[in-house]
Amino acid sequence: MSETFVSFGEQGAQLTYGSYLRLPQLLDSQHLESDPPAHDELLFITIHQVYELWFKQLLHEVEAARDAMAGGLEGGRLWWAQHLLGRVHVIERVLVQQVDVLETMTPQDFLEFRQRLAPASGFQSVQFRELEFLSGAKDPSYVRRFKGLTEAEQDRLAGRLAEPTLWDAFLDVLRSFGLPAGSDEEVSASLRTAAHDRTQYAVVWALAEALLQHDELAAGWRARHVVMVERMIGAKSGTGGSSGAGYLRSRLPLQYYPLLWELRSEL
Ligand code: HEM
Ligand SMILES: N[C@@H](CC(=O)c1ccccc1NC=O)C(=O)O
Repeated sequence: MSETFVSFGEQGAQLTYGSYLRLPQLLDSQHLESDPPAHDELLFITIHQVYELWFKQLLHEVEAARDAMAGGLEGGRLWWAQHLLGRVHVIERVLVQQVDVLETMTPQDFLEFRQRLAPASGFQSVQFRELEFLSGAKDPSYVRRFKGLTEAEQDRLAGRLAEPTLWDAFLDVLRSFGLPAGSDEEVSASLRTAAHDRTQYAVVWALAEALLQHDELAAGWRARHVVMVERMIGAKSGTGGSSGAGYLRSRLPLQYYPLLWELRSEL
């Protein structure tokens, strides 16, 4: 009889599955506010923690895609930016689909622990706002409206407001192809040039489409989130102090790359 369970991966190293993945810390990070414990609060915490892990991964990928684009054609890494943005899209689809899991919670079950959550809310997700800023939608008023930020979180947001966005890096790509990108009019004309000569500007067009896809998927998340919110709390105001669904609906028209959307009317 041959040995079916061979010992491997233990060559002198101390590393284990649990220690590598820091499972003791990770699995000890779900602390319910409700007392007695509401059954669905664990799901609520888990979902949010999973979102924050994906947000961290998205920031990592979007930053790298931005830096690769900032090198322009000469940098030789535009293919990599395209590759990473493809990954960003797949993760963003997962983020939208994940709402389905949370919607297995009924409003009654949410209300069992909802009052314990105020004044906390998703509005205070620093990584979510970092992603908006890094993508191109910089709005400093959000930093002022944040309550209870640590100094480190304030610094992170200030850094995102100061650094180049994905859109800035895309403009570097246009320039590296000899396409003017000063004013909005110049950018629009350059986009039309690229759109009408996809042989010469194949990678420019592919990156423009990848940015548009990123924008569309972010809009898809906002739309999915507000419908879930209406299902859970109707027209009630939010624990974060906003009007709730009304506020969230006001954010639906946000576009990261309005010039890419306008281009559609001009083609
Ligand atoms: C029962 C489920 C949920 C409800 C009822 C809900 C409700 C709300 C409400 C009412 C707001 C507006 C701020 C306020 O006044 O509270 C908000 C904002 C927000 N929520 Fe949720 N939410 C839910 C789940 C989630 C999940 C799973 C995430 C994932 C991270 C999330 C992320 C956010 C973000 C990022 C904002 C700020 C949006 C913006 O400013 O554009 N929410 N949510
Ligand atoms: N703002 C939600 C509560 C909520 O969903 C929430 C609360 C604390 C931490 C994250 C949350 N998620 C999204 O807003 C509400 O008003 O019911």
